[in-house]
Amino acid sequence: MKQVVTCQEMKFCDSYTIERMGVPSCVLMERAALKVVEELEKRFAGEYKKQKILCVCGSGNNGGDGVAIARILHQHGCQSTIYLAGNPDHRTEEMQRQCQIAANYQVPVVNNLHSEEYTTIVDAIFGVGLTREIKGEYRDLIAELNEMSGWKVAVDLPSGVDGDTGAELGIAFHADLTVTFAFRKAGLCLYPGRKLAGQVIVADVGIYREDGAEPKLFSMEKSDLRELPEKEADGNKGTFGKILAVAGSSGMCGAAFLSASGAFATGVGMVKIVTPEENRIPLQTMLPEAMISCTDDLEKDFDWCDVLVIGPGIGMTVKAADKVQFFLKKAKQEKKPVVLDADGLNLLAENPKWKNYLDSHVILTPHMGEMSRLTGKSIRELKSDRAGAARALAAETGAVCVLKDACTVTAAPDGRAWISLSGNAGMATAGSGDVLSGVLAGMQAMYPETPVEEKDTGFYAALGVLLHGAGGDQAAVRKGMAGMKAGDIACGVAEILKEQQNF
Ligand SMILES: NC(=O)C1=CN([C@@H]2O[C@H](COP(=O)(O)OP(=O)(O)OC[C@H]3O[C@@H](n4cnc5c(N)ncnc54)[C@H](O)[C@@H]3O)[C@@H](O)[C@H]2O)[C@@H](O)CC1
Ligand SMILES: Nc1ncnc2c1ncn2[C@@H]1O[C@H](COP(=O)(O)OP(=O)(O)O)[C@@H](O)[C@H]1O
Ligand SMILES: [K+]
Repeated sequence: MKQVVTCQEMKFCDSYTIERMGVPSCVLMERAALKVVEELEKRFAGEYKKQKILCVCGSGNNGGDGVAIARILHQHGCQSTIYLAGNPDHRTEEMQRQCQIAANYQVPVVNNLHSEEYTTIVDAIFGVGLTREIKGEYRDLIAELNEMSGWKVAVDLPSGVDGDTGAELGIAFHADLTVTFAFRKAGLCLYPGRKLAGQVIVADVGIYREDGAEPKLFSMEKSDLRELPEKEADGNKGTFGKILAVAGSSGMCGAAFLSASGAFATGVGMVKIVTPEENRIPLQTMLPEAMISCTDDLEKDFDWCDVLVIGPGIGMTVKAADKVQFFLKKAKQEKKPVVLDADGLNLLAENPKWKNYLDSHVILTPHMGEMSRLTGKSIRELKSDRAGAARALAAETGAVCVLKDACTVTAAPDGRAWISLSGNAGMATAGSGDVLSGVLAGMQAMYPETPVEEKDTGFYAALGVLLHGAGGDQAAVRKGMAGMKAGDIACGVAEILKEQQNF
């Protein structure tokens, strides 16, 4: 799990290191430039003289990095050239200093992008200082760079990507590689910024977070699944958790099957599905390991379970609504974790008073459409700031919010949020959300809350999202992104856990 920062936090960390710790700004800039050069030279494989590198530099400190990169490459024997964008009068002190040093070393400066063919283009126009939409000459410049051939490398952020939200501010540089400094910026984790950045390398340049402020935003990648404890050798099916999946309706038993499969894949002891009678035979045929309950004795079912999944495929009938309300109310009274998904969320949107049943033990798992119904905000608005939207719903309801999308953000009511870096477009297939609901319930059942270490409902929900994405990546390897189906994600989850636990 790694800290992710906003642009403002990054600027604070920069100035803290410079002003409070006394590390001169030019030292940090030199280290940043050296790190980019190091990454570039890995690709050059010793053949420096063949490289023709264009460093396109803005007037801020991102431009200063670019000029320093050009100068170091020049000193290493590469043919590096500087293109200076923007008004010279607006150059920062550091940028002016870098221009002077580059001039002393006679690094060539061009004012025509097409005077040569370049093997590499380095974008150092804007970094964390980008504050508004890109227009005019800068827009034309970035459009031209995107048209040019050559390997594209962005310094800190691809110019045009909003470092906080990942949004494209008018236009953005399309990078193959982004070398970002000290911490991954949120905009490099969220789409479209994540796609525009290409491969991301986080380089240590000597800027750390030493102000004592609690980090609030994290990225999670597959290696973080090491946090999952192994199954206890002396456990039994009772100790590994009992999941109640309130799922499926007439003609919709697949959602119940997939949710239960997701739960089983995590290693839980038992799963019982509460569903209409007509689903009994197909479910028992497809998944004989699950118990099926078709009675109206909801009280008994509730008492039996440790964790609930409510919603996959239950429909929007009055009967479904009564069931959802019953289970939500009981779960709140008895503090049992709940994953509220799909029609459970649509019913919540229709019955806003049910928000009283929500607390930090409830995980809401809306996709963008469900989120729009829950919040009244347009999908466009939600997509413009996914982390902000997830955090706002978590803060408003007191529940954990898993806002599903190509890049899923999990937010806890206390403001912590986790961005999952696993998953792939093959997961955009019917039923993959149902599998997620089961995986999330499984995580709550398998791993007890330890709030002291902040391993609570929100943390395990985020780990569940990561696991589901890793399972999807595994499915894509096995079946291909086009051929994989939701059930393959559940199998992928089981395989990932096998790999992680080294059985
Ligand atoms: N000493 C430091 O503080 C360090 C800074 N570093 C680099 O410095 C960068 C941040 O530098 P700055 O804060 O100077 O900011 P930037 O260099 O990212 O850009 C700021 C400049 O762009 C202008 N600008 C912003 N949005 C614009 C738009 N849409 N159209 C036209 N102009 C626009 C601003 O008015 C300002 O002049 C980092 O991303 C990183 O690359 C690194 O060298 C590490 C150390
Ligand atoms: N392009 C993508 N990259 C990664 N994950 C994706 C992508 N598209 C969808 N997903 C994931 O697949 C799941 C889809 O869930 P959902 O929309 O509820 O589907 P369904 O209702 O069909 O089950 C979510 O977990 C989402 O994050
Ligand atoms: K840049």
